[in-house]
Amino acid sequence: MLTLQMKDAPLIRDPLSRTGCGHASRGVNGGTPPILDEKTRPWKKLVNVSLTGAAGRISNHLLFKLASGEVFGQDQPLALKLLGSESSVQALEGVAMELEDSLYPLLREVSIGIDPYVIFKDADWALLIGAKPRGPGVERAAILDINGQIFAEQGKALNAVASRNVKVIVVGNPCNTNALICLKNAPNLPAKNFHALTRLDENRAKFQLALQAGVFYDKVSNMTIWGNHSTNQVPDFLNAKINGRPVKEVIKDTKWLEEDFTITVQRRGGVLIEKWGRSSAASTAVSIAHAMRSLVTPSPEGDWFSTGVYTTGNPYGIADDLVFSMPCRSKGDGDYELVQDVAMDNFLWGRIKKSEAELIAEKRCVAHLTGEGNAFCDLPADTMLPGEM
Ligand SMILES: NC(=O)C1=CN([C@@H]2O[C@H](COP(=O)(O)OP(=O)(O)OC[C@H]3O[C@@H](n4cnc5c(N)ncnc54)[C@H](OP(=O)(O)O)[C@@H]3O)[C@@H](O)[C@H]2O)C=CC1
Ligand SMILES: O=C([O-])CC(=O)C(=O)O
Repeated sequence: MLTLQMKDAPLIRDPLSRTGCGHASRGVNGGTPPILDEKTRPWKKLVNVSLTGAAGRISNHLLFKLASGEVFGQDQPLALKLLGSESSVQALEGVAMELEDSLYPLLREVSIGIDPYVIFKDADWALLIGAKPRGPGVERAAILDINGQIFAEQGKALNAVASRNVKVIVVGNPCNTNALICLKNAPNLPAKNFHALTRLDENRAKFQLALQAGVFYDKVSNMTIWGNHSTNQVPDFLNAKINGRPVKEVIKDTKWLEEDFTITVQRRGGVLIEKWGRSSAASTAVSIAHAMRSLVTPSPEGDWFSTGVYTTGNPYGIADDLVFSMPCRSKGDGDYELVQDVAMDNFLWGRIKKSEAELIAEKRCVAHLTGEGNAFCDLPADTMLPGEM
């Protein structure tokens, strides 16, 4: 639906206030709503984007991309609603100040808070980025539990207050299982609308193939990441294309594809941490923008993108009731369909089954958070987040 709004309507901010529910919002203009004048023109209806971990490093890149119109386009005004915690609320105010000082014409509202029931209210998009990193000596089962509790709580809040068609992208690790926990705690929202971010892995895979083939990376298409965002993820070189030709016709070195390429993509996050001392933030933000854009613009003819989605009756034979990265296409309406006709061989299927087994094991660890009884944790020894190797 189109509504009339003034292009140069001011950013709406209420005077700095804190309510009993832990919401803080900053303000100029005394909370005065934008006033239409004669120079009104059609603008799209305001989109509400809620982010968690908004004081974190990924958000610090992503927020400015969103506000600039890079994701939704130059005719789409938006409100940014930032969730933090008691300890990050000052940092959040700093983030809000920087957004305001950037004078983005599309940015109509910035609110900050520590209560997901306030920050997720009417959210059209929920970008769940905040999660505790796994520190030294912390068992993977423990991090699944600690972060799982956050995502269970946030799922409940989304269920209660978000738009009934909210699109949820889970970034905080372990993102596939966190997304599963979140959707299980949001039974009134379509499970199909929940995603786990594997677009960074897709981008990393495209770059490696382009480098090896000596082409620019826009020549690499049909790149699927299957499965879990972990070191058992499966970058699919069987179906990917370079200049429209199967990768295996362009890169004839099967050993490189099966070993070097696959391992490089699986471990890219960890190598980056070793080099830089911190995990990918800018490229992750870029990949979140790509993931969102792939849902709000029609997929190019013949191509697809990867995203972790809820498995229910998929055409590949992957177990139901997981969040598993698969090839998808979109008409640009925020929704997606699975790509039906992909090739499978023994190598690819074997790797997919391993990633599936890992996700099934993760699911058993969080049964207490998905309403499926008592948790039982028997994770495979080689289960790692990309950043943990
Ligand atoms: N799926 C993927 O491809 C990828 C996923 N990730 C995951 O994304 C998640 C977030 O990563 P990233 O943004 O780098 O993490 P950060 O460590 O920068 O932020 C995480 C949290 O730390 C707190 N925080 C950050 N900055 C401040 C501050 N200045 N003051 C107070 N608190 C602060 C915030 O929590 P709070 O406000 O609640 O206190 C924030 O949510 C991690 O789980 C990471 O593993 C990372 C890369 C790729
Ligand atoms: O483990 C992490 O936090 C980093 C990560 O996911 C990645 O770089 O892919």
